[in-house]
Amino acid sequence: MIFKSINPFSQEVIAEHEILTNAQINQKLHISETAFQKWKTTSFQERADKMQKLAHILRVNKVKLGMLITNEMGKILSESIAEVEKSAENCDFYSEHAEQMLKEEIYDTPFKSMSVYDPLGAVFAIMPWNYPFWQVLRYAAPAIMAGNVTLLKHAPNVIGCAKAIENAFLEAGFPEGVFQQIVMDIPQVESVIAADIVCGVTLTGSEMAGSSVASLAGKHIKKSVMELGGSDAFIVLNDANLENAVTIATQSRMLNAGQACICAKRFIVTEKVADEFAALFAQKIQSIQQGNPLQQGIQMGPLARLDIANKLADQLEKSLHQGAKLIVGGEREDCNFQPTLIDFVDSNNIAFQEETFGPLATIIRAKDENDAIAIANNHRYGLAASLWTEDREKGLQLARKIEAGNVFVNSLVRSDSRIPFGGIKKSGYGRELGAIGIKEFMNMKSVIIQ
Ligand SMILES: O=CCCCC(=O)O
Repeated sequence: MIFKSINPFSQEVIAEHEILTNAQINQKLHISETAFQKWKTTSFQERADKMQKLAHILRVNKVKLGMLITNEMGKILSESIAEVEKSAENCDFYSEHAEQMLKEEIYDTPFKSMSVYDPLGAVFAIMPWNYPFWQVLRYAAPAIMAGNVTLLKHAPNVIGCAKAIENAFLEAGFPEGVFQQIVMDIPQVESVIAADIVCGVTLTGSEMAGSSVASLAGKHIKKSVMELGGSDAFIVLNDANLENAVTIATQSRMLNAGQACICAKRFIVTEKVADEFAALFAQKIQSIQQGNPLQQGIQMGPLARLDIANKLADQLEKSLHQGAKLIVGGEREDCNFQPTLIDFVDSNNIAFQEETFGPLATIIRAKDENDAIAIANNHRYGLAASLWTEDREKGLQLARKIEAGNVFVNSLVRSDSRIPFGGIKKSGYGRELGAIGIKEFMNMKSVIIQ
């Protein structure tokens, strides 16, 4: 059995990767176990030295690695290179801060008491193709700095990236087994979760994948972190700076060809400014240069796979049938989907209710700010949101009313190594990044001394 890497722009098969047998996977688990016994005893300094070397290797190779990302999943080269750079920054961040973050916590008791953080084993990661470097380094750098080891099941269409990351870890001097990628299929997932060395599962992916992997984690009493779908609200109030809002709206919906959980997907605009916002947004979307993602000047590449483009086309057709109005775009050829804007969407529309994974922006008109917040919260997902108002105090108050794991006032929703990231509702649970992210797969051990 093989997985194929197919260039979504040319549709050429660029590589084939053999799926490991169950016996080969058991061997990987064994290597992981041996590696953990040693790795957990290493000092923070030793881990940090290697992590900084890894950051250096990523930076030196950012163009080559960026091209690999682009060839495997289609994002434009500048975004691929930026992704490799952000991954390197995350390695630097945890190499500098892990020790402090995992310092013991002392309690105010008449006897001596504290919590210490011990590593637990191998973190099993199931990662998607849309940020094939960033999403791996996002969980792996903290896990490994904390003294855990990790096993990665990457998405079938980005196995070249998985292998390149594994090679970079080895080149940086990490011992064999600290970071391993496994080319494996879905039916093999349970046996890895069940293995004694695996202490938990972190998954970034769809709600459906999250539900089934979280069930397996529960069955085998393993901790899990789930970073799932999103349909982020982008709320524009009467007093927003519309020029800025439209610039970021375009970026937020169209980056990565619209294929990110944290892309803004529902543009909820108060009636008074809705026509002006819609006109400016349409202009910006129309000006996006689409084409070969390796070519300079191109601002959007193809979608990563044909089935993704098919699903988006189907959602668009149904949403128009349900009464939405097509303003810009709407055409597609193979994986190339035109940046598209639809207006007069309501909460019964499929483009409102489902996550749309591609360059489709929807405008929903709200009566006033209370109505806008109610519309934003009327959703199964709660990953992130942004709110646009010139009144920062009001922005903060309204941010507290939004049901999401991350809210940004007057700026682009983005993840940041320093700040916890994750969702609520069907967008998942647990947090990555920041100091809380590194503690998700640790034994917080209370020690009491009389
Ligand atoms: O699909 C999820 C994308 C997350 C991107 C990020 O962490 O910035």
